[in-house]
Order: sequence, then C-alpha cells, then structure tokens
Amino acid sequence: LKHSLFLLSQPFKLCNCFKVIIGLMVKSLSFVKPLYPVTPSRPPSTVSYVERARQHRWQCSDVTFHCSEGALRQQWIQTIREQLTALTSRPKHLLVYINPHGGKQQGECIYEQKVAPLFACASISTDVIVTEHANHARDHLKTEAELKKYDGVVCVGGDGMFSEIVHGLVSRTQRENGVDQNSPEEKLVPCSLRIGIIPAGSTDCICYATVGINDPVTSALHVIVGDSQPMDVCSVHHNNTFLRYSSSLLGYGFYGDVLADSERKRWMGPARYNFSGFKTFLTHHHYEGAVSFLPATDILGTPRDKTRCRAGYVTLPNLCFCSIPEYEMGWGVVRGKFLAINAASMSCACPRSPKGLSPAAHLADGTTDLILVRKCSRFNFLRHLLRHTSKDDQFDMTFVEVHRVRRFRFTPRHWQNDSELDLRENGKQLFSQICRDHPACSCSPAYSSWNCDGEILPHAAIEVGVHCQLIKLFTRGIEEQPLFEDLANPPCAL
Ligand SMILES: Nc1ncnc2c1ncn2[C@@H]1O[C@H](COP(=O)(O)OP(=O)(O)OP(=O)(O)O)[C@@H](O)[C@H]1O
Ligand SMILES: CCCCCCCCCCCCC/C=C/[C@@H](O)[C@H](CO)NC(C)=O
Ligand SMILES: [Ca+2]
Repeated sequence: LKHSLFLLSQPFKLCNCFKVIIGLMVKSLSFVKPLYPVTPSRPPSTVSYVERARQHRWQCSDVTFHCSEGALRQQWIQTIREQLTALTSRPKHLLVYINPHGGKQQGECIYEQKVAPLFACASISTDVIVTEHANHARDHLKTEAELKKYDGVVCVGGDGMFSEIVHGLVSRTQRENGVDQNSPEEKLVPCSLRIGIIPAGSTDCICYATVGINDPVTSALHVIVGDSQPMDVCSVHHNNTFLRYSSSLLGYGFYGDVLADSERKRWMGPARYNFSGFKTFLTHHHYEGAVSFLPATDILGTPRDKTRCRAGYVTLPNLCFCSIPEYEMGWGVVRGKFLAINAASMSCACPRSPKGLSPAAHLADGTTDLILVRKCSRFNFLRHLLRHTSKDDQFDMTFVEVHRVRRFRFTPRHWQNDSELDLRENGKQLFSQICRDHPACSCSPAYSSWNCDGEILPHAAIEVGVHCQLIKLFTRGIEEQPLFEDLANPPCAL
C-alpha cells in the first residue's frame, strides 16, 4: 500500500522527481517470482519507471505489485492508466526512421533490442521505416509522410540522419506556411513536431550535447516521458539561394578538410575521423578571406563564460531572428589567413571532445559562437586542438578569437561570384588538389569546404543566419549531476 500510494500520487508532478512511470504491464505469472502465493485470477502487476544512473544515463526499473483483492487491483491499474493517458506531453504515436548504415551499422539492432521494447511498454505505437538510401527520410518527410498522425519523429542514426530529419521537417513546415527558404532574411516558421534521436552514429554530437550521453536507452526514455527542448537552427545561403540547415557545427578550414578527407574513408567507420584529423593536422593548410558578423549584443552570456547550457536554462525568444537591413550598421569584419573558421550553435560536445568546441554555447538562445583560428604554428594549433579535450579555456590564445553572433558571412579571397564553384567543378584547381593530398607541400589550396553538421557544402562563400528555437527535441538539456540518494538506496521493491 505504501508503494502504491507513492506511485499513484508522485508521477503527476513528474518533471523533476526521481521516479517517472513509463508504463504498466500485467505480466504473465512466469515472469515474476511471487512474494506470496498467487493464482491466475490474481496476477501481479508491474509498473515500469525511469531511474537516473551515473553520467546523465537514465535506466528503466520495475516495481511489481501483488494484490489479493481483485477490485482494488483493478482500481490501481485503472488509475495509473488514466493518469498516464492524461499526460498530454507524452507521445502516443511516433514515426521512426532507422539508418542501417550509420556509425557501426548497428541502427536496426539497437532499435529492436533496446528501444522498441521500451516504446511498447509505454504503449507508444510506431510506424518504422528503415531507410534504403541517403535522403530517403528527408524526402519522405518533405512530401509524403502523413504528419498529422504523429506526435513526433524519431531517428536512429548519427548527426547526418538527424540533419535529414531537420531538413525534411523544416522544409515541409515552410512550404505549408508559404515561406520562401531562399530568402536569407525570411523569418522561418517553427516546426510543431518534436524530434527524438536514438544515437547510432559516429559522432552523435547532437545527442551528446543535448542529453549529456549517447546512450540509446536514455534517449528512448526521454522520448517516452515527453521531454521537450527547443533548439536553434542556422540557415546557410549562397547568393540568395538556400543551401542547407545546420544545428551543430559549421566549420571551414580544419573541420571542412577533415570531413572532405574522411568521407572518402567511410569504410573505416567512426575511426575515419581520427585518421583524417591527424592527416589534416599534418597538412596545416590555411585559407584567406573575410568574415563579417553581426554580434549578439542583447544577450547576457558570452562564449567565455564558466556557466554551461543546462536543463531549465531560459532564453528570450523575442530577441532572436533579426533581418539584415535593421542591423546592418552593427556588423564587424575580420580579414586574414585562417586555419579554421568554426560556428558552433551548441557546445558540439561529443565523446571525442566532452566539453565541445564552444563549451558555453547555448542550445536555444538564437546565437552561434563564431571561432576564428588565425594562421599559427603547427605547435600552437595543436595546443588549441588539445584544449578541446581539456578543462583549459580554449579561446585564451592570441591567435584565437570568438564572437557570439546572430548572423555571419564568409567571403574567401579571390572570390568572384560563382567563378569559384565553376573552377572547382571543372577540376581546374588541380594544383590545389595535389597540395591537399600531399602533406609535405607547404602550398595551401585557395579554398576549403564547409563542414555543415557533417555534410560537405559545395560553396566557400556563404551567409548564415540563426533561427532561434526553430525545432524541438525530445530531451530536456543536460541535467546538473544531482546527489542520488536512490543510487545508494535502490527502491526496496526491486
Ligand atoms: N539507407 C541508407 N544508405 C546509405 N546512406 C544512408 C542511408 N540512410 C541514411 N543515409 C545517410 O548516411 C549518412 C550518415 O549517417 P549517420 O549520420 O546516421 O551516421 P554517421 O555519419 O556514421 O554518424 P555521425 O553523423 O554522427 O558522424 C547520412 O548523411 C544519411 O543521409
Ligand atoms: C591532433 C589532435 C586533435 C584532437 C582534437 C579532437 C577534437 C575533436 C572535436 C570534434 C568536434 C566535432 C564537432 C561535431 C561535428 C559534427 O557536426 C560532425 C558530424 O557528426 N562531426 C564531425 C567530426 O565533423
Ligand atoms: Ca545557440
């Protein structure tokens, strides 16, 4: 009775309490060891709930109830079911896309073994699509999917798969609302469906930076309890033409070159990033150009704050997207030779860099942290890169500057409208290509590529605007590590 009162009364103030009920099952007798004799007319009932574990992990636990009185037992079950049904933030019907080729190619297995049983326990029904080719999920969402049927979309894969879902949902929402994506100044309409990410990729940066861990069970439980975290999305344009959306890293120079090289080594799996990272570090190419940016002056934080974006952080959405003409005067310009130009719209924390490229970046503040790494010695660049993995301030170096911005543009030196792209496409940059593949040569190619959330962009000259809280995820942001009394004293019913 003590337990039943706890469980019946607690779950409905759920957000921050330790135990959140996931679902309720009337188990067959063979699954449980009865504490006292049971008969088929008095089967035990099992309530599954969420329990926090170490390092931002969540796990599922069960409490089994026995009740000798059939009517009372039925009343318990009925009450719990009614209360769970009344929680409108919880999804009841989901559209799931699985990339069978992401990361270590374990997507289907992860979903079937770890996630589907939890969704079933929580009475969530699903339509599952295993993708057959790249952009399958994006195109299905854009045109075909009957979105009205669902309370959310879940992707099983890595950052590339998440990016497909974002492109499909955002494009569909704009089309249905008559918004032209090609105009860089257009204010985009936020997507209503939340997105869940079951990590099964190589970097899993979005999942890691929004949950604190890339663990499929934890992510599935955040979906089940109906968490919601708004997130910024950048739109990337070239000559008034829409190119792509980005929600984590836009990187030119080092990260662009790492990606371009690693794409040719997909067969290596997640290890390709280490190999290409080391190779690119050795080539040490720099790129010349001008970065102009609109600083975010109306916000409280800076990229060098000690505070981090954590669950419950409140932003001011009304200050977010601003059109160019209104603010044209406030733009700053930095010209020079750069080893890397990175725009981190979130921390970009991942297992390789637990604090991320910009540890103090916020998920939903309508800004991106623009990190400019000027040409410097290999030794200094290594010091900068190693700070991605240490506790030291990675911006505290003379050749690194960081600005929190709402918009920015990059124009490579010698860029003349579309001649840049023509040159690349016609293969006339043969010399550059030879240098790129030839670490001993000290010549730098004229252009790098942009790494846009793990996809290569064909243009070097781009214009970027941040759209505040354009999408929502089934997470709550990274929780501060609390003191867990229930880790030390697990519930006695277990
Ligand atoms: N069935 C498929 N066959 C081939 N490619 C696919 C398929 N489904 C999706 N893709 C593409 O695979 C690419 C990589 O997928 P994903 O992001 O899941 O894994 P990853 O690249 O290993 O991980 P990360 O992006 O975290 O580094 C995505 O860009 C996606 O468009
Ligand atoms: C020579 C030693 C170098 C060590 C430096 C390690 C730093 C690694 C930082 C990785 C940050 C990755 C940010 C995430 C980007 C994603 O958008 C993208 C797609 O998954 N991933 C990559 C690797 O481009
Ligand atoms: Ca941001």
